[in-house]
Amino acid sequence: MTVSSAPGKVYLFGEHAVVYGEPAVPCAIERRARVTVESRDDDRLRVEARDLTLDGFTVEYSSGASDAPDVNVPTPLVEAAMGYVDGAVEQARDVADAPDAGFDMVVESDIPLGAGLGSSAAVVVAAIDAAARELDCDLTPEEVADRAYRVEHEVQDGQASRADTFCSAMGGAVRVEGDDCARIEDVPNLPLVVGYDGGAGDTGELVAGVRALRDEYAFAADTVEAIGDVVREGEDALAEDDVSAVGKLMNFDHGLLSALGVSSRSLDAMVWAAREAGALGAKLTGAGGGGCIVALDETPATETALSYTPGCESAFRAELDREGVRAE
Ligand SMILES: Nc1ncnc2c1ncn2[C@@H]1O[C@H](COP(=O)(O)OP(=O)(O)O)[C@@H](O)[C@H]1O
Ligand SMILES: C[C@@](O)(CCOP(=O)(O)O)CC(=O)O
Ligand SMILES: [Mg+2]
Repeated sequence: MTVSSAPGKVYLFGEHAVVYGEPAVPCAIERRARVTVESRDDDRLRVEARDLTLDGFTVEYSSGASDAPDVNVPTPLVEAAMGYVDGAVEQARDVADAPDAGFDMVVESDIPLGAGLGSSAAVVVAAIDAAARELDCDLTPEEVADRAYRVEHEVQDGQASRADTFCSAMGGAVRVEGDDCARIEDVPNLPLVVGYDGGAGDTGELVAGVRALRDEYAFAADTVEAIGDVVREGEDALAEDDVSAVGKLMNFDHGLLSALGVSSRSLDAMVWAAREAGALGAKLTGAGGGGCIVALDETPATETALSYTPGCESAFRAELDREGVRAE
């Protein structure tokens, strides 16, 4: 039996624009997905996804068979999850040159699904690492990141950046621009606060929406480029330990993301609650549409304000996780 875990992340800057080659800076946070893998005697795959739940049911499915999931969970949710886990298993079979390897897998996660904290990347990264190790292949975090990117790219219909998967595999704060991926050492201490509206956004659909706007209007393409400019300024602010400039630039980034149509009423409400509470900056994180915002505040004021904000289901402090994928 082999167990691996990998962290989720927040974006300080640059989501969406990173899909078109602009830079982005995600930061891994101390919330993890854990995948347990055990080899089977046959070539089948049985997956228990304990967090893919409605009303506390556990979903189990087998791939390659016509078995329907055993509870009434929306089919697209199960299909997407199967896409990620099947993709991860294919990568491990490829690494080990074992096309007929079968597995029993259990997926557990502290990362809310579809909320912009990178649950998909964390699951894929942990699953590839665990399944490859179960087949006696040790991959470097960089190799896991590359293979996980291929899976996300496929599940997101050919529209994905390397940002989430690289960040989850490596841990810490990272910078991604096209195929260039690097860790950022010496990031200042960032007082991250997350607000979660209890909802989710469909990453594939939101990315497709931005692409359509960008194709239709030159000013939408300019907006994507402007996000790139914000990120470059943000990197300078990080290098200078200027946390209040980082916050100001996060605010600007949120405005541009909102112009691209990926915010929502509850995300905006949480962003404004954080700003009014004195946060240095606040923005949505990830694909948007619903899910999480990230704010910077070293005082408890933002967390308290969010907990009283209608539309905010929970608020918590998030610590930077310097460790990426790891064996458990
Ligand atoms: N614990 C989990 N078990 C199974 N699948 C998961 C789990 N967490 C995430 N996923 C998969 O990832 C999808 C969410 O990914 P995505 O839309 O990219 O949002 P995010 O990465 O921001 O959480 C889920 O719909 C599901 O397919
Ligand atoms: C919108 C995007 O930039 C980030 C998506 O993040 P998440 O899956 O919502 O956590 C897409 C991508 O980079 O592949
Ligand atoms: Mg994702």
